[in-house]
Amino acid sequence: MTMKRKLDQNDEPKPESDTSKSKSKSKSKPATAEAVAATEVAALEPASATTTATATAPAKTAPAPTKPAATFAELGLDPRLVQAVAKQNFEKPTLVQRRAIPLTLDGQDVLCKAKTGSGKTAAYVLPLLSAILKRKSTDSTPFTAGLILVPTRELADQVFKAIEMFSVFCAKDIHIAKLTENVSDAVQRSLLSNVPDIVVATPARAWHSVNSEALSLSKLQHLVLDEADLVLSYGYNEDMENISRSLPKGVQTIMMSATLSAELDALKGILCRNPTLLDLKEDLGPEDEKLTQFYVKCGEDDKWLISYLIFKLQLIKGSCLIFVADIDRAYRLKLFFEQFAIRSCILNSELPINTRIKVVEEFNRGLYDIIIASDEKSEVFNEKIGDKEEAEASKTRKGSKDDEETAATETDAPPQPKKKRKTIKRDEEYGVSRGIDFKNVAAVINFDLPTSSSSYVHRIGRTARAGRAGIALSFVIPKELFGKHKPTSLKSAENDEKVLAKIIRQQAKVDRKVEPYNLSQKQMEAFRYRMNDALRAVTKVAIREARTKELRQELLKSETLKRYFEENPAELSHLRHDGELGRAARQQAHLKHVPEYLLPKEGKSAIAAGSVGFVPFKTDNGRKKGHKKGGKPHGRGGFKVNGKKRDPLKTFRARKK
Ligand SMILES: Nc1ncnc2c1ncn2[C@@H]1O[C@H](COP(=O)(O)OP(=O)(O)OP(=O)(O)O)[C@@H](O)[C@H]1O
Repeated sequence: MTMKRKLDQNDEPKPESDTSKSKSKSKSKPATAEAVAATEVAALEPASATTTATATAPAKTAPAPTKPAATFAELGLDPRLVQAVAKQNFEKPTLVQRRAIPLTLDGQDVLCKAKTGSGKTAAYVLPLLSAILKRKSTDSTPFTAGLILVPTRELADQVFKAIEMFSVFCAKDIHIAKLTENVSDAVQRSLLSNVPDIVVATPARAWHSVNSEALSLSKLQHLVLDEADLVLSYGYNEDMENISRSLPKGVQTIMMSATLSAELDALKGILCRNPTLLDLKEDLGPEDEKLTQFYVKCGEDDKWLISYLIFKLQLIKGSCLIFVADIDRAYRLKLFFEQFAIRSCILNSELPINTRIKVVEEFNRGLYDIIIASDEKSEVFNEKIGDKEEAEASKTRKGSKDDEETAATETDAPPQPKKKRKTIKRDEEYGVSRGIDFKNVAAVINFDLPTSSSSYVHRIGRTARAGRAGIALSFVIPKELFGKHKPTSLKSAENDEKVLAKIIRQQAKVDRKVEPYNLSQKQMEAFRYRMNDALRAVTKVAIREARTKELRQELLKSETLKRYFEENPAELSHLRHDGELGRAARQQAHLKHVPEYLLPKEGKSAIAAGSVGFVPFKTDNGRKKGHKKGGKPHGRGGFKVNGKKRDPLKTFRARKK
């Protein structure tokens, strides 16, 4: 078994790592060859990469490629995979793919850190498939050779689909199973009885199957942890320890992450690995930066006013992802938007998994322009939680784990005292903001600022993916305005300015700017009474009703009537996710259009003052860029700070209804 032999050779015993104290850094070659190749790569990343081996073991530095592969064919992948990649219109491998694929094909353990949206999924899926295909060409014994562990069900679904996509020309040779469905043990057992080559699961599901002997890891060759730094923070420690004990010697371990954290060291300890660290740093020049970041300092109610203007006057065009702090706020914003006939859909952990996956799929197909995603447990994100908060953290974990029916009852769920967790983070949002490949997101709006700069990084990573352009706009409540508008006040906003300062510092480290965005207060004032009217109509009762109604509707659609609706798609149309939440809030017809007299004579530019405008993500004939099959990625549109490009806001014409 060639692959196995190869892996064994590379699996020399390694002492536990101590990355924090002693890291022997060896700069991977050079800059020149790599940089030249990098600039040739389709704008996905001009970058420099360092490859570091953790130090207590003999330095395991990946040799920098003398001539970095510029095409997928040159990476040494199975030709059927190269064909599949071409079918996806992936012209050239991204930096992480160029660097991680050869190491993985070589059988090395890799811990890879690369920015969000840089193509990490293909960077591990392709070599994994290639290795399995190679082995199967000489040895057809069926066994599970690859186990991919991810922290959320959404991610499992996404990775599963990516594998299907990449194995489209070798589907008969590759069998995959995903272990996250709400199906009975019996069904899962029968799924596994076909001996899939690759299993995609959350650690809890994987361990459950191993423990019940439905899944055998006895011949496993490759273990992948995607969003590796999250695995422990979701409370999967015990599952990981159990899985680790079931692994045969010589398993290749690949860990992927967008950020490095202490959890990764803990994970390395659990798995007893000392992988080669591939730390791909971005080295962006102004021309390469595709993400433009703004913040708006404003009062609590002004957030609502500005958001109304942004969408009603189409200051931002294209698909938007709006992050809010909690589920109630998501419904409040949706109902508020409905007052103005602005359609949006909701994504939160309360909705059934099928619904969540469907919402992302439909958003990616361009069916919706606005998703409001709730970030339910971010207030202590990235901080260690003390004993007092342990019970609360358990709830988070319970809500996050895949083996729950839905997270609908998570906040009411009793704490789970059974498992000890040292450093659990409340990061429920990561079901949404981590790893999920929202396509063509023109803008991420932090309606409520996250409470940590890392959370910010992951949220904004949903836009400007794979070389496309995008905007991040964050609302920040200045300390002196905090608590001044009780109905819209949010506790976590008290620290907005501190968080913003951290964000600005962190972004500066990677040569990115977060700039103030100025809006004309005077011009906005004309719209304030409409905003107040709409806010008044969205009462707490209306929010509760809307929330219950949607949940009931989605549960109905998702479970009981799934098959029925598949057979009767027409009947499903009226239940679309972005449908109005009925009459929960008082409807005010006059708010649904913008009367001519309210608009500034000078057009939108008078509201969004200065030379800064938003990217027009639609072409002049109104068709969205980037949704066209095989179409070119978004350009930078008309956007330029202090630049000469046409300001899209100046061409504004109010849409009459
Ligand atoms: N070589 C490539 N050429 C063009 N597009 C690519 C390439 N590789 C990946 N992509 C696309 O880039 C997007 C981001 O890829 P992926 O989801 O793997 O990123 P990621 O690094 O895992 O992000 P995150 O850290 O957010 O999980 C996907 O839509 C994917 O199809």
